[in-house]
Amino acid sequence: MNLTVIGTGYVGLVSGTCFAEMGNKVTCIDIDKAKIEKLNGGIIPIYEPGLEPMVKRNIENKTLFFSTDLSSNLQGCDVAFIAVGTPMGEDGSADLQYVLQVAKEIGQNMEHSIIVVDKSTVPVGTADKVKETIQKELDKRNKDIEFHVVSNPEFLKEGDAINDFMKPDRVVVGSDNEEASKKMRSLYSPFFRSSTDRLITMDVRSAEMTKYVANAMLATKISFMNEIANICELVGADVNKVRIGIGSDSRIGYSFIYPGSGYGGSCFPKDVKALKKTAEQNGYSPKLIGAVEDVNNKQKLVIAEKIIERFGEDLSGKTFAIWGLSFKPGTDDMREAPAIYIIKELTKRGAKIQAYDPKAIEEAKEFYLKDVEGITYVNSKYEALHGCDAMVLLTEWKEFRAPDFGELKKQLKEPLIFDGRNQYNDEMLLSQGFEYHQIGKKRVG
Ligand SMILES: NC(=O)c1ccc[n+]([C@@H]2O[C@H](COP(=O)([O-])OP(=O)(O)OC[C@H]3O[C@@H](n4cnc5c(N)ncnc54)[C@H](O)[C@@H]3O)[C@@H](O)[C@H]2O)c1
Ligand SMILES: O=c1ccn([C@@H]2O[C@H](COP(=O)(O)OP(=O)(O)O[C@H]3O[C@H](CO)[C@@H](O)[C@H](O)[C@H]3O)[C@@H](O)[C@H]2O)c(=O)[nH]1
Repeated sequence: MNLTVIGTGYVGLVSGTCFAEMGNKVTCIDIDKAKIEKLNGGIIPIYEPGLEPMVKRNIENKTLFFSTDLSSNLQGCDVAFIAVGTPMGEDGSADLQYVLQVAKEIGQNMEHSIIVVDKSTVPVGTADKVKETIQKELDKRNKDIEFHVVSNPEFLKEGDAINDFMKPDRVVVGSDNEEASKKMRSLYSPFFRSSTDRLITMDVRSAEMTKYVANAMLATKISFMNEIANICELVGADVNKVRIGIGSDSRIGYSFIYPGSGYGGSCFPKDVKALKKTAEQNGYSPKLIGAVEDVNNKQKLVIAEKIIERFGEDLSGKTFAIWGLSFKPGTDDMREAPAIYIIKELTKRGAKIQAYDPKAIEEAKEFYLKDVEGITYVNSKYEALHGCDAMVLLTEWKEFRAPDFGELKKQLKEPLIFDGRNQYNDEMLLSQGFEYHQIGKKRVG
């Protein structure tokens, strides 16, 4: 098929590339000229494992193209995906300005029947708005063209996006038109070689809702476990053992019950908020969803609170080595990363920071921590430790999992670790003379 993907961010670029890999001819469109120039030169603007070779291969095979010109690329296209951002609006609801702008441009340029797919995460009712916006533009031009708007939310996660897209647990298609559903099924069928029942079709509103509910459910598991971690610590239990104890029940499962410094990223924080807003706009006051958010906001600062409890409110003269800045391993994405909140909390009390992250330093330096004074960025995890009062682990990158603890002792002023992701064995650290603070268990040492 001929596909146009509008919005070449994490979702647009990964989806477009994976569709091209399956033999479709895909053009990815973006308004960001610099991004498109980079991509045309084979430079990938984001870090996502496995993406670069796949993009390059498909550029060479002439299955993948990048352009800023939506108008000409819409001609001859079978399916147009809207994959632009839907950031948090001022009132907490999803900001639909980019989605509706794209809908307008589609209406202004559509010359033949196409399927328009909402791939961005959008609140219930957005497909209707997209349809109205396109129709209005067609009416202005006196064009009588049949088109269908389909909801096809994306469930990929950063850091494992290619795998998620190429081997999805499920693909949700919300459509009220049989032909459009069939076309979507044939587009996705190469991704399900063995079982076609992983393509789930439903009405448009249920599909839009499914995306928010999936994210809210996962966020709920995390906040629940973070709350349990805080209780464990008070009563002298070990949340790491409790986690294994409950996860072994197949009705509960092991995934998304890791306590830590709270959830971040470009999705959970904004999607939980937007779902809450949708409920409120419809006259329902959601207690649980609001609590998920409140628990997370508090959890982001738990590690900072432990540091303050240990060193006092005034942190001037103290320097902390931060291991990990991105909101999770495997990505350079800093959106809503707990590290932002923790570093701001420490530096506002006078602390200095020596920070290392394998991929996210540029993002932190140029955008998310740009205005924060007192941060030195370094090129290795051991360099970050030099002369510091403690090491603070905030993202569980693989390279932090089994460090040389002798080197930590040598570089730090005292052997002291604050671990926001529970990566280490406390008995081993205790035997090596460390004082070790983690989430959901009393300190050792
Ligand atoms: N990032 C994820 O892991 C993920 C996963 C699933 C769903 N989503 C959802 O997918 C959507 C996109 O997320 P993202 O992380 O890829 O966003 P992003 O910010 O990385 O990318 C969005 C892109 O859209 C471009 N854009 C904006 N307006 C445009 C226009 N009028 N024409 C063409 N391009 C335009 C921007 O320049 C940007 O490059 C959001 O709704 C998000 O919630 C994201
Ligand atoms: O047990 C866990 C699992 C995750 N997290 C945190 O939760 C956040 C989100 O992690 P993850 O879900 O792996 O990353 P995202 O890339 O944000 O992906 C989520 O958001 C995407 C955008 O909507 C969805 O498509 C994905 O299905 C959904 O997992 C991160 O800060 C993690 O550190 C925990 O604290 N504990």
